[in-house]
Amino acid sequence: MQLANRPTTERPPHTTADAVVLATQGLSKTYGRGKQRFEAVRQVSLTLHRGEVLAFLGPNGAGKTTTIKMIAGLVRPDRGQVTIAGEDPHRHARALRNIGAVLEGNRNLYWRLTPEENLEYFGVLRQVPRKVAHRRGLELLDRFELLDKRNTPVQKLSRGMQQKVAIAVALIHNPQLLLLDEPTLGLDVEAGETVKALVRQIAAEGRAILLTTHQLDVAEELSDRVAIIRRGQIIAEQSTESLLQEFSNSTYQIEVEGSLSATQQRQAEQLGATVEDRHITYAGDAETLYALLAALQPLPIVSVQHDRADLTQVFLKLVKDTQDAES
Ligand SMILES: Nc1ncnc2c1ncn2[C@@H]1O[C@H](COP(=O)(O)OP(=O)(O)OP(=O)(O)O)[C@@H](O)[C@H]1O
Repeated sequence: MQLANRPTTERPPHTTADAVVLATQGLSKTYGRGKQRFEAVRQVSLTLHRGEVLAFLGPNGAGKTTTIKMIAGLVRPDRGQVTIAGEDPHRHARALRNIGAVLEGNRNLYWRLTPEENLEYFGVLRQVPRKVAHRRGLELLDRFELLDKRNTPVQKLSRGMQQKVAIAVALIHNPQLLLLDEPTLGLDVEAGETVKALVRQIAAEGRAILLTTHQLDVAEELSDRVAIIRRGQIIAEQSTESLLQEFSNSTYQIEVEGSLSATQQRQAEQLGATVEDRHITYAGDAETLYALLAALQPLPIVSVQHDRADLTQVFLKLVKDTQDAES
């Protein structure tokens, strides 16, 4: 287990049905026929609410792209249903107006056109009146801090800027659902942070985001919920925070400056802690932890760390457990 001391960011659960932006029910897809027949997606049901980021994770070939293509109306499911803001994109093309997608890196852009031209072009393509597309495009460029680059051809922008333009283009028609595939792949630390902050902002303004990535640290940081798919089937779906907690030990490591007095050491041990010089280990509830911290006063506390699983550990364990259960 990795020691980490990070804040919890869980948002309140959504309860009302009208907050549901995306719902898939029993989605299934088989490719090929006869001996070539391959069931890529089996009975996938997902729900995504306003303002929520769902990380859709899985090993290579697990069925993520196929599922997303069914959601985006690009691949027809054999069975099951997709609804986006209440409408099925396979029956009513207008449902697609509620989807914005950055699916293959920044390839949804015209490289020789400028950001401003791309935004206007794709806006009009998605039936936004030209003037509105132009105004909204400038607003997005301003918000994404790209206004000064609005007349530079996309091919001359940095990769991070291109990714921001790609996200802006996906938002030009004001969709409720944003599909994001590997939004930070290949970006340097600073550009990655900028894009992550944008993703959070976009969710905070009430859009639902379906995020696919193999960068599990990014998924952990950005998602409210996680769905893990393996061999076409969902093997876990729950809030990121509760999933991490489930796989974490409730052990705290406290480091103090200076030595504990005999009384402090006795009090700490009475509360169930183990003391080794300046390091105190405690396994138990948070309430007793505060009592323990009080008993250590006035010694300066250097750090309090919670032994907590990260999403990579949880992911690997869940995938392995499912594999073991099958064999
Ligand atoms: N058009 C197709 N025809 C036949 N098989 C396909 C087709 N598209 C995907 N598959 C197969 O379906 C399975 C799921 O593929 P999919 O691309 O959905 O996985 P993925 O989870 O997105 O993988 P990755 O993380 O590697 O992108 C794979 O075994 C793949 O080979």
